[in-house]
This record gives sequence, structure tokens and C-alpha cells, in this order.
Amino acid sequence: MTQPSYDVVAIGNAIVDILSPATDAFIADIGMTKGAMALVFSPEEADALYGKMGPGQEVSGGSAANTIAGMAALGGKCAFIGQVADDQLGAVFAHDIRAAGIRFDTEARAGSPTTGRCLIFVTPDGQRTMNTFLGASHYLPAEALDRALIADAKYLYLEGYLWDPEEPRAAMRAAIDVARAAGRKVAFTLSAEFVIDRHRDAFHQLIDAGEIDVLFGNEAEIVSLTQAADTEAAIAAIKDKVPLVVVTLSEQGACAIAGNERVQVPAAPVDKVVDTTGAGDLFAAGFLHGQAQGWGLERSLRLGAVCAAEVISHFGARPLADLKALAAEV
Ligand SMILES: Nc1ncnc2c1ncn2[C@@H]1O[C@H](COP(=O)(O)OP(=O)(O)OP(=O)(O)O)[C@@H](O)[C@H]1O
Ligand SMILES: O=C(O)C(=O)C[C@H](O)[C@H](O)CO
Repeated sequence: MTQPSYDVVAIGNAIVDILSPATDAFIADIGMTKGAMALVFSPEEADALYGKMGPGQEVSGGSAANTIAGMAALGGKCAFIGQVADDQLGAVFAHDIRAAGIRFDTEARAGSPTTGRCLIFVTPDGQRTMNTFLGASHYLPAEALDRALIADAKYLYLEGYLWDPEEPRAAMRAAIDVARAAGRKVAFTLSAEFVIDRHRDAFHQLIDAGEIDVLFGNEAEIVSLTQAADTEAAIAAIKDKVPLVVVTLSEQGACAIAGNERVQVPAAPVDKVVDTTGAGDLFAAGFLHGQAQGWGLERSLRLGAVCAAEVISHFGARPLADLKALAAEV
């Protein structure tokens, strides 16, 4: 087996976030569930919601794209595959990802729908409530896969959010086959409970077939996947099926379970939690970067916690601080 040139290639939604501060009363008035991610199915609905939003800040997002941005900021060699439309937000997304040093070759798609956008309302406690219009993201065709690139990356990283639509799901299945045939590892993030509700059986099939090497989820997601009574029961149910399971525990930190080895770390300190958007994404970035460097579980978890703490200390889900400098202290 040849040495891969890339640390990670990710496949995910290509989304630009529009973030705005909001009060709890606003979230309730508008009928959103605080802290949740809801899908917005039509551009008209997205426009109507945008019309109700206060002044916004536009920052590239997308869960797996954020993770890749974090890994690139840590010095990893990264590539991203995701679908934007041939429009202004698509150009912004492509610019930002390439400017971060990430290889991004997926051709923009002509015509409607527009590039995906995520309207994010951030309450004074730093909690984010997301409304995502997936737009062009959902049209990622299997032909967009660069098989040689996937075979040339240590890790293939996939987001559950993209499992819903048929074309990207087929693309991700094909990517898994390419990665496995090349002897690479597959990492998968569960993304959200509503995704698991729709695809629980498919996720279990992937796991039972040994297709997933690293599984990321928060407590609610791991519990939902296993339909266990609580987090501990969920870990017990999954730990012998996936070589490495990472469970994030919000302000309690995170734990990793690899066979009989289990390590837990506390959250890294944060002066003020400004916006939790991307906490899980950047945690995954730090952890996977550590793993790609051959670090042990504890040091990888600590880097995950430091990266998550950085991203929640400001608006937007892409890192602003020098992550390499932060990593040097882990
Ligand atoms: N209040 C907090 N203080 C410090 N660190 C936090 C806090 N909330 C989250 N984190 C860090 O972020 C990591 C991920 O958080 P969490 O478990 O909430 O993931 P998540 O639900 O995927 O988040 P999100 O969906 O908002 O990205 C935690 O493991 C922790 O390191
Ligand atoms: O990645 C996705 O699919 C999302 O739904 C939205 C992301 O979590 C959001 O863009 C965060 O930056």
C-alpha cells in the first residue's frame, strides 16, 4: 500500500452560513426549536426567513467543510468534494475553501437551485438555531468523485447530513468503496437526530459491514443510533462494532472508545461562549488531525477540545485563531 498524499478528503454540503444575533423570544415567535437544525425546503421559505432576520454576517459553513477547514488550519493536507451553484454564494464558498489551502475541484452547477445557505440565529447564551436550505448541495453527482484523490487520502470523512438525497448518497457509497479498496479509513459523523431517524437501518448496515472506522456523534445522536436508554448504554452497544467511537459531551468534554481503551477529556476553557455553531465540526477537526498525525486518543481529544473552544468563542464556524499555535500547546 502506497503512502497517501492527503490527510483527509471530505464529502459534505457546500453551504454559506448567514449568522445573526436573536433573542429567545424571537426564536419562539418564529416557531423554531432552539438549538435545533431544521431544513428549509424552498428558496421562497428561505427568503421569507431571511427577511425576518436582523443584520447578518456571512461566513462559509457546511459541517464537513468546517471540519476540513479546521484540519487545514492545523497544517493537514486536505481536499473537499461538495456541490455549489454557479452563483455568488457558490463563488464565496469556493474562494474561502481554496483560500484555506484546501483542494476543491467540484465544478459549480448551472441553473437552479442556488448554493445552499444556512440561516443561523444565535441567542445571547451562544446557542445556535439553524435553518438550512440545502440548494445545490443535494445535487452532487457520483461523477464528481475524484477516485484517485479519495484513494490518495488517509481518511475519507463523510457527513450524515448528506445521506438524505439520492445522488450524494450514491456518491458517498461509491467513495466508501474506493477508500476501502485502497486500504484507507472511513470516518463518519452522524450530524443530527433527524438524520438518524431517517437512516438508522442504513447506518447500522454500514457499521455491521465494517465500512466505518471512526464514528463521531454527540450524546443524543449516539443514543438515537443505538436506541439505548442513555449514553453509557449507547456506548456499550456500539463500541464493539466500530473500531473508534468519539462521543462529544458539550461542556462536559468528549470521550473516545477504541475496543477496550476508553479516554475522556474535559472541555477546554472558554472565556465567553459566543456562538456554538461548528463546535462538533471543529472538535472532529482537532481529533482527526491528531489521529492522522499518529497521536494517541487522549492528545487527539485534547486537540479536538481546543479547536472547539476556539470556534465557539466567536461568530461563525470557521477558525479565526492560529490553530497551529494552539496545537503546539496540546
Ligand atoms: N459550553 C462549552 N464550553 C466549552 N466547550 C464546549 C462547550 N460546548 C461545546 N464545547 C466543546 O465542543 C465539543 C462539541 O460540542 P457538542 O457535544 O455540543 O457537539 P455538537 O452537538 O456536535 O455541537 P454543534 O452541533 O453545535 O456543532 C465538546 O466536546 C466540547 O469540547
Ligand atoms: O452541513 C450541513 O449540512 C448543515 O446543515 C449546516 C452546517 O452545520 C452549518 O453550515 C454550520 O456551519
